[in-house]
Amino acid sequence: MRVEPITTVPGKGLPADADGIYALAARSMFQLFSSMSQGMFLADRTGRIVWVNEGYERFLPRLGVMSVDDFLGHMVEEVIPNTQMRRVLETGQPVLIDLLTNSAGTFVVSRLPLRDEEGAVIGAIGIVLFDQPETTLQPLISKFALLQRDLDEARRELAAQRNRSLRAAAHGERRAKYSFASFVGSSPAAVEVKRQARRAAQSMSPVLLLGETGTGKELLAHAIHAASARASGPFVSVNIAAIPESLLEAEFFGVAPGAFTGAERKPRDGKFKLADGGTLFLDEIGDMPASLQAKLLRALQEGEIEPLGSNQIVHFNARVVAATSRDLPQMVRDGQFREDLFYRLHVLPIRVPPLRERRSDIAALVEVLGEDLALRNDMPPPELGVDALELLAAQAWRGNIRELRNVLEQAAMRSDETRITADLLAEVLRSSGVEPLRLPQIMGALSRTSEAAGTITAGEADLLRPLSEQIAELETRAIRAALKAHDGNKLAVARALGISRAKLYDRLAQLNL
Ligand SMILES: Nc1ncnc2c1ncn2[C@@H]1O[C@H](COP(=O)(O)OP(=O)(O)OP(=O)(O)O)[C@@H](O)[C@H]1O
Repeated sequence: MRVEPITTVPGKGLPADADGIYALAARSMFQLFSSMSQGMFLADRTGRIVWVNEGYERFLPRLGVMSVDDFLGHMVEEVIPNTQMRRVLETGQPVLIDLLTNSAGTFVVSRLPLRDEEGAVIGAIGIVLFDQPETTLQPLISKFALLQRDLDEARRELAAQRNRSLRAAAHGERRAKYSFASFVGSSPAAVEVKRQARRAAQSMSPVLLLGETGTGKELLAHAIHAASARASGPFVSVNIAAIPESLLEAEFFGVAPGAFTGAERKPRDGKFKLADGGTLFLDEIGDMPASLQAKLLRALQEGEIEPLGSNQIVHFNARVVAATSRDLPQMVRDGQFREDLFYRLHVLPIRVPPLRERRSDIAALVEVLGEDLALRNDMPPPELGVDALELLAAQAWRGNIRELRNVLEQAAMRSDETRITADLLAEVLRSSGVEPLRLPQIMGALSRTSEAAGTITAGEADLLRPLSEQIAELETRAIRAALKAHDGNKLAVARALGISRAKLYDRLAQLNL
């Protein structure tokens, strides 16, 4: 497509007629987008790609497409994984700004429908506004997350004030505390977990959040509720590990009036009933005692419960989100967790990645956690230099974000200055019982002895991750390099890597290349 340069008659200024102004504005905007954006393409009404600009061409190899000719004429979803272009063509609604993640990376994109004179959708234009937003937009994303959280908090407070006089706190305490904007992170792993959680929010099926302690499972449970159709209903949370087994049944199912006498068995609603119309968050589901697993299964299957001391069935309508840091499939194999209950909960499983799989989020997390710390303690936010951030990035973070928050908080409390040094962080880590993993270049002369005494390098620290993950990374790198070296010729790639073509195709599909 050629775009005619804008011509105005010198001295005449803007065209006088509305059509002329409209055409001028449309052309100016197109030229602006074409020159300022990272790339643009056009799809026709059927979703077939019909045009691509020069800027976009550099993404083609990352999408596994070797030339413009291999890109043009294809349906958009065949060549751009995860694209939402089809929705724009079907609904005619523009998506002014969105994050797209696929094998080529993460991008900030815009999708606009194109209409004919009668207003019918005849195509759509896709614009890559920013490439690698995790680096280019990081300060903006962190700031936005913080502002969003403050806004959420202010809204909640306002709503709570309004409700207080009407409903003595009952519902107010049971609202979601976090939204997806509270989940800080723009690494591919963080973007992917938010994408899955957002999709889960649209469904009514049970969600199972799996991940190590402190990875943000509870935060995501709140966000799923807040983004679901039940957001105006209650969010009720039960931490199964924190309640004695003898009290759990009453806690879950409630106690019927007149069932018992005695102070500790007063009639009351159970959590299932309290969550009616909303979401019930079952935290630490792996700690559910075997004696109650069958009752929980029945409640989930039938949507009904029997309060303690009653022979009445009570219906409830709560969406269940469960979470655990334990290895549930192994517990099923060991006979500690019922298989039927596992499958009932495992409808929409979401693996929440540990911090060490998304180290690129650490700087943004430090910024947000630091601002939060500052607000709570009425002090300036701590400042961390590159060496301090590198030290944090090298840690194994067994307690994940909760541990990161604690370390930051302790360091801020111990320091007389706003600036937190790498040495102070190392001291805090050590006093928490963690031998800090250090990058040799930031240690200076002082630390030479401790390096010799077994401190490990950044490269070595990076190897302290699940082997399967590292092997998958290596495979991806090897296949990408071979594809590049052999111009995408699969036979040559398979030969170079010493694998069969079938295995190569299998790997390409698995690795989403
Ligand atoms: N992505 C994130 N962005 C900002 N804060 C986070 C993020 N993930 C977790 N946090 C914060 O870290 C702390 C721990 O998170 P959360 O309680 O949700 O983890 P969890 O996985 O449920 O842990 P556990 O399994 O121990 O209950 C909380 O203070 C939470 O607000």
